[in-house]
Amino acid sequence: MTNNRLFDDASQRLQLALKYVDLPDDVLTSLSYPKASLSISIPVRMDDGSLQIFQGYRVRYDNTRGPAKGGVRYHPNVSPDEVQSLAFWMTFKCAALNLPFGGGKGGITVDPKALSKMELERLSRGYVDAIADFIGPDIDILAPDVYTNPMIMGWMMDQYSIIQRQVCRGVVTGKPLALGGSQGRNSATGTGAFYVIETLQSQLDLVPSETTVAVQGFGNAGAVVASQLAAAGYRIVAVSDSRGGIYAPQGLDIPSIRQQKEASRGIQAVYCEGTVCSLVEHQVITNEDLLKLEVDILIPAALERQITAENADQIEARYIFEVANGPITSAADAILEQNNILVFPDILVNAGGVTVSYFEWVQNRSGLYWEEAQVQGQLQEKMVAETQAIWQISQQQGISVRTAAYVHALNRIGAAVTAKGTRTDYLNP
Ligand SMILES: NC(=O)C1=CN([C@@H]2O[C@H](COP(=O)(O)OP(=O)(O)OC[C@H]3O[C@@H](n4cnc5c(N)ncnc54)[C@H](OP(=O)(O)O)[C@@H]3O)[C@@H](O)[C@H]2O)C=CC1
Ligand SMILES: O=C(O)CCC(=O)C(=O)O
Repeated sequence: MTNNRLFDDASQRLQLALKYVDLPDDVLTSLSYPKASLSISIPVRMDDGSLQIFQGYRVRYDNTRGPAKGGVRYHPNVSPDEVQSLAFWMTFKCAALNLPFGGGKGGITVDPKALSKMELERLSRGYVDAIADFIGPDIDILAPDVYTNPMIMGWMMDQYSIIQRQVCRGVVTGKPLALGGSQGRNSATGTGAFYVIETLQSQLDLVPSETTVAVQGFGNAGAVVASQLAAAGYRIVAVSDSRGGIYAPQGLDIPSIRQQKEASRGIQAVYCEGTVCSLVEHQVITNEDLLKLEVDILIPAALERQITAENADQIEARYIFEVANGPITSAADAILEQNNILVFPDILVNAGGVTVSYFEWVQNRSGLYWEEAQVQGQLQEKMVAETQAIWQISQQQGISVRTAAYVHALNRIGAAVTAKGTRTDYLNP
């Protein structure tokens, strides 16, 4: 699995950062492989009576700083390599935000839009049946990612509780409020990204009314950050979803586009059936075109490997904020840097989601639930503090913001590896 390209590329970021930290070799050695990887087959009885088998995965990359934490993705391209890479990124994201978690991730290779709601529920419960011995509130905690949502998290928590014969809220975050979810989790990824941009506003010379933004992906992460930026006065000139994008140099009416996209969900449908392309009268563009627009801020908020060595030279944005995980390859990073395009990395920019997941886990453990204002206040405090710390490392050491974020995370992981001592037995933690 470790020879696979996405993971090899992800590891290169760590190699770069190692030059700027003074840590024992044990730290890198302990971070070279995932702690555990599980591959499963999930049998699902389909509505027509047939049996289908789906492939699923859960990877616990590291748990030195706490239980593994990370989302579950439903997508046709989910692979062991992708899940391992996503779990690797979660490890550094949780450390960069100083959350007491390691990194994990899961996924199922499926086109969830092709399933009925009942099939989706059976698949989600089957996934938990198959991984139940691998996860737990103090072992590995699930959450939403691409094409999973609070409803699916609720099914997963319920299934785990059935297996354990007790209510186990803390094994899944991103749940519906009715099942112990947290205020603010649904919008946390986009809101966290907004706080990162807001924190850097003066350093980057951003005047909202004069700043143009293009956002790729109009889901939980992309639609929220677009809305927050639009509300703050930024001019969102392009947005897209899986079927393409729209462009309007004078700026798009984001609340209306969001409302219409949401309305396309229907009463029973889990996923939005409409595309931003068909919703309003604007110039239709492709996802590839969107990336090449001359804008101040480009926000990839869909899938990984969107900006590669092939198109990096055509990127005309001044700043890129990675709301998606892994949207830029390491080869593209080098080209963008040469072209003076400043990249703000996924492990910082999209960390609002896992931060509010942490708050949800804390609330589940204490049994005391927070008001929305408390969640927002603590999210903002954390995003601002860690953004400033990472920016400072980048400026002081003259390194990219991505490398600075890895340095920041590595110092915390390194301290935990060292504090654990030299024990090498298998019974970890
Ligand atoms: N949810 C979370 O809490 C977090 C998510 N992230 C990351 O953010 C990114 C987006 O996740 P999230 O918003 O939650 O997922 P969602 O499932 O909510 O939305 C995904 C969005 O991406 C669009 N999309 C899918 N494929 C493509 C494509 N090939 N090109 C352009 N757009 C596409 C979808 O289009 P359509 O509407 O047509 O289906 C949809 O608008 C992922 O990289 C994820 O890992 C990171 C941290 C936390
Ligand atoms: O909320 C979480 O635990 C993790 C969300 C996630 O999968 C991510 O940050 O990529």
